[in-house]
Amino acid sequence: MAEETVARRTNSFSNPPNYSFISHRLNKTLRDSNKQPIVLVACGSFSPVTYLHLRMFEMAKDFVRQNTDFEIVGGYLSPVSDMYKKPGLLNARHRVNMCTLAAEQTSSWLMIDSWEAFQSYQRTAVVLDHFDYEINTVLGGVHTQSGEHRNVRVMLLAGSDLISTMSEPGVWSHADLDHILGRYGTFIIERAGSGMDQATDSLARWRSNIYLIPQLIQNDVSSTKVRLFLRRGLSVKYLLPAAVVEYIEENNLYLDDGPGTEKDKGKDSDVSGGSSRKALQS
Ligand SMILES: Nc1ncnc2c1ncn2[C@@H]1O[C@H](COP(=O)(O)OP(=O)(O)OP(=O)(O)O)[C@@H](O)[C@H]1O
Ligand SMILES: NC(=O)c1ccc[n+]([C@@H]2O[C@H](COP(=O)(O)O)[C@@H](O)[C@H]2O)c1
Repeated sequence: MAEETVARRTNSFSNPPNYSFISHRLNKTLRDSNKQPIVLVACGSFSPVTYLHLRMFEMAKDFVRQNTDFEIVGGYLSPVSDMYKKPGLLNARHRVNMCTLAAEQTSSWLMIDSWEAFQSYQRTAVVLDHFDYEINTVLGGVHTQSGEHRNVRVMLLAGSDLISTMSEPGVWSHADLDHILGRYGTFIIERAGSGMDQATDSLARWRSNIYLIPQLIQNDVSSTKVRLFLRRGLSVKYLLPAAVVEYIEENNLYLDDGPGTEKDKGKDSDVSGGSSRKALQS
């Protein structure tokens, strides 16, 4: 294990005030003892969360069952900190609330972790370490039906647009990539407009830990487009869970063009990418 990795993993994690790790839907008993338990973690803005974000988990679940020797024991959305300063990023409290409504009302296995949302910006490598710590060190991993202990492998779930940024200079440090893709691994969901081959070409050295999942039903819903619709007074029903649509209406969210919105950055028609991605290296 690299020196930096050891240093990071033995560091204690500072938690936001009143934080506790949610694990009520984590499956603590492995159904098949021959399988390796994994937890899926999707990091993102979720401003707002859409059906496509939730759908990523279902696609990964089907893929895992059909193509791998893994068993998914849990899935988490981890909304990014307000300090990420991405255009259109609503404050973390609303984003966490919307994700929680979406998970509770549409899924039986997804959970929201607010650790990164309610504090300073945390790099994805550190976020995955936090999950590893909470699930394996604090909770003690999972057990087989005969009571044998198993460590859970944390894996990143992401769209191909996010993985493409891993080849862009200045966005991810090599050490972080090695940590995320070498130690943990990732499932990549194909996203319209962002090729999978192109996304992974320069990540070939970690190929064995990268699982590509094709998009069989083309659908390019993005949070950016949802925000644009809301600003123009258009319906977003059936693009997001009903409870999230209601929450947005009740709280009058995404109505104005405040500072830092897409309009200011000429991003109204863009489906991906954020100016905040640069300079996130360790
Ligand atoms: N339509 C989609 N297909 C595949 N992956 C997606 C899709 N929408 C979002 N994702 C993935 O979900 C994760 C979280 O994304 P994020 O919250 O930044 O959503 P977004 O819709 O891209 O947001 P924005 O439009 O604000 O940039 C990322 O890994 C992203 O690649
Ligand atoms: N170096 C890094 O750790 C790094 C770089 C770019 C994006 N990310 C993460 O990817 C997620 C999605 O980012 P975007 O919304 O910019 O696609 C966020 O959670 C962000 O923290 C991490």
